[in-house]
Amino acid sequence: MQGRSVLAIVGVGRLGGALLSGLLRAGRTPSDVLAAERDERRAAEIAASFGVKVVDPPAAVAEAEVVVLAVKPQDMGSVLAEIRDHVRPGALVVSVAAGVTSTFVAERMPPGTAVVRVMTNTPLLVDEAMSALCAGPGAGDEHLAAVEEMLRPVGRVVRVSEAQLDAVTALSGSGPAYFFYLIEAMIEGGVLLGLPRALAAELVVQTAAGSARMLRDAPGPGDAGGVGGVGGAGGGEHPSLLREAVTSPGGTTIAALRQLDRGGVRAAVLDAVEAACARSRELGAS
Ligand SMILES: NC(=O)C1=CN([C@@H]2O[C@H](COP(=O)(O)OP(=O)(O)OC[C@H]3O[C@@H](n4cnc5c(N)ncnc54)[C@H](OP(=O)(O)O)[C@@H]3O)[C@@H](O)[C@H]2O)C=CC1
Ligand SMILES: O=C(O)[C@@H]1CCC=N1
Repeated sequence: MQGRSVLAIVGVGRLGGALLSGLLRAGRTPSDVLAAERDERRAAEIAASFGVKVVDPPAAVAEAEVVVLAVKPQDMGSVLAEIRDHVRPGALVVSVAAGVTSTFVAERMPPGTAVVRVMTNTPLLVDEAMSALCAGPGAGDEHLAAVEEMLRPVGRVVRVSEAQLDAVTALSGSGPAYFFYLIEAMIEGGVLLGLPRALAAELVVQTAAGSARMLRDAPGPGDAGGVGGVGGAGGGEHPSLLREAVTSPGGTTIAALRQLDRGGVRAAVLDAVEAACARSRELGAS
């Protein structure tokens, strides 16, 4: 969006707070942001840490050209009812809620309101989010472009169809939690082997960071062009090839991987993302 544009964020919890911090880092002026947060302690923290005004949802949306809805899916119906009569004509409403369809939002907004649905993730906090977005009722290319412009400074952005968003939620929306879970388990493994916890954590976290960079950015072994990846951004190497390069014949890695296969880890991951996708659909249906 060009020029001064007021942004309202309704629900400044974990996700809304991460988004707010990223947008301010990207240069948005605090006086151009209005936050609405019903948790009083949290509201005071937001005002103190970010210097933005915290008001109630109707007051926030009444002044905003762009409204981001970051409340829990279960709260979306009541929040939409609360703001309906206060949203400015021509406002763009962006929902980041899991499962909630753009039609659900649009039906509860004044006719003609443009709705864009987004699924992003908490790496917003380090400007490394993965955001996916689609146009809902009333939204055109200019609205998608405006939301892309808002999110690009805080990570990557792709356009998807709304039919894909529950799967996207299961992969990249919830995905950081899967990695954190695996990292926790590996640190416990180090402790089991007798390493001090802090050392185990340092070894595992740096290994995760290095591996993620190889997947996304680095040319793989024997692939100076870096074109063999699956990251969709021109860099990186295919995960199977990277794993093979670590797996020496008769070595340590293959001994570990056999145990992961015995434990059914691959099937558990498939079941996990399927369960997350199903839950996203359920949240949308309720
Ligand atoms: N956390 C994540 O990693 C991701 C979350 N999302 C989506 O983002 C949304 C928010 O999730 P998350 O940040 O984790 O949840 P949180 O519960 O941390 O944040 C939501 C905040 O909104 C507040 N709130 C609820 N109703 C109102 C209202 N009427 N007016 C003002 N504030 C209100 C809540 O207050 P109270 O605590 O009192 O309920 C809470 O502080 C969800 O829809 C989720 O699906 C999307 C991608 C990733
Ligand atoms: O767990 C959840 O429902 C939210 C949506 C994606 C990540 N966190």
